[in-house]
Amino acid sequence: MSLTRPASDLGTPAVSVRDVSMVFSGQAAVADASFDLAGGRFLTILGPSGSGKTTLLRMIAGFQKPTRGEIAINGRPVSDEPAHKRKIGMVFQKLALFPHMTAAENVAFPLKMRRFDAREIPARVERYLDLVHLGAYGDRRIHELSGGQQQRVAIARALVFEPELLLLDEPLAALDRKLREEMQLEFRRIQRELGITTINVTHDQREALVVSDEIIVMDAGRIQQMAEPIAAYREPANAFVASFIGVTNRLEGRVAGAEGEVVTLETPLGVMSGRWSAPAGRAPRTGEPAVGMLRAEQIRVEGTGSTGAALDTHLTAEIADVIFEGERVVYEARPTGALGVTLRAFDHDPVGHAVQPVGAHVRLGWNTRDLIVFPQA
Ligand SMILES: Nc1ncnc2c1ncn2[C@@H]1O[C@H](COP(=O)(O)OP(=O)(O)OP(=O)(O)O)[C@@H](O)[C@H]1O
Repeated sequence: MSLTRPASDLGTPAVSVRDVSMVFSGQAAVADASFDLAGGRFLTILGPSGSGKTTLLRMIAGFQKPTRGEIAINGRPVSDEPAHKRKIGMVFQKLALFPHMTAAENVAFPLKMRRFDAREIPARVERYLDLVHLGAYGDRRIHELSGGQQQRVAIARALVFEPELLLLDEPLAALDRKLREEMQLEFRRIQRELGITTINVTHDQREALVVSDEIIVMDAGRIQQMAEPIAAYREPANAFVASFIGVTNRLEGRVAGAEGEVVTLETPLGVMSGRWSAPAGRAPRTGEPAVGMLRAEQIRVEGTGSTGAALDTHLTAEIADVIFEGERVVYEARPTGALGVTLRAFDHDPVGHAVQPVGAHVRLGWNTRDLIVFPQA
C-alpha cells in the first residue's frame, strides 16, 4: 500500500475558519480570525507569546469551543464535534509517550483505541516506524531512545491512524538547535511524503520560513497576514509583520509628499524616499505619521568592497559595533547627525569583503524600493 495520498482538489478547503473569536473574561485571545487552507498544505501560525496561536489551534483541535464563528474540516462544520470524534493527529512539546511501552507499542496504541482490526496492526505500525526511519527500533523502550528518536515515535503515533489533519504545537521547542533544525526538515519530508494537511504553531520565525507552504502571522489575537513565506518576507502587510520576520530597521516619520507609489518621508535621518504600502491601496496623506521599514540585508556598507550594485540613497555613518557571525557580519552604524539612531546592516560576504572596524566612518547605501513605508496603525 502506498503512503501517498492525492492532494485534495482545491474546491473544498481542508480547513476553513470563519470569523472565529475566543473571549476569556472579556478579553479576546483570538479576534475575528478567518482563513482557508487547501488540502495537503503545511501552514504555520507564527507570532509572539500571547498572540493567540495556541488558542486558535486548540479550537481547531476541538479542545475549546469558539465564543463566535465557525470552523469546518473538509467542508464539515465541527464546532459541535468533540475532540475525540475529529480525525486529527497531534504532536505537542510534551510528547506524552508511554515510558514503560516499546516504540512499537506506543505507535500501536491509537490503533487499539480506535478498534482497528488486530491483524492489521503490526504491518501498519511497521510501515509508520519505517516512515520516521525507526524501522529497527520498534522493540526499544522509550527511555532507551534519544530525544530525536522519541520525537519520531510521537510523529508515527500521531499519523498511524491516517488522520485527516495533523496539528503541531511547538513540538520542537525543547530540542537543542541542531536537532531542532534536523527535525524541521523531517517534518517537512514526512508531510510531503504523506500529503497530509498540517497546521504548526511556533514563535520561531526561521522554523516557519523553513517548513511551511504558508504562514499566518498573529499579533494581539488578530491575523496580520496569511501568505507564502517568501511573499510575507518580501511584501509584509504591515510594520508588525515586517519587524517580526527578519531583521528590520524602523524609521518613524511623517509623509512629506508622494508621487505614485514613491513617498518621501521626514525621518530623524532627514528626508528619504520609500515605497508606500497600505491596505486596499489607501493613498498617503501629506503630514500623516508613517513608519519606514528597511531590512538589514538591503543596506550596503560601502568601502567594504560590496559596492557593485547601483544604489540611489546614501548617508554617512560611524561603525559603533561589529559582530562576526560566520556567514555574515552584522554592523551597528550611527548615522552622522542623527542622535540616538542606530541602523543594523548585514554583509553576507565576510570572506571577500574587508571588515570595517569600530569607529570607521563609512557610507551606507540602499534603494528607494527597499524602504517600505506603512501608515502608522
Ligand atoms: N484558558 C484560558 N483562560 C484565560 N485566558 C487564556 C486561556 N488560554 C489563553 N488565555 C489568554 O489568551 C491569550 C492568548 O494565549 P495563547 O496561549 O493562545 O497565546 P500563544 O500565542 O499561543 O502564546 P505562547 O507562544 O506563549 O504559547 C493570552 O493572553 C492568554 O493569557
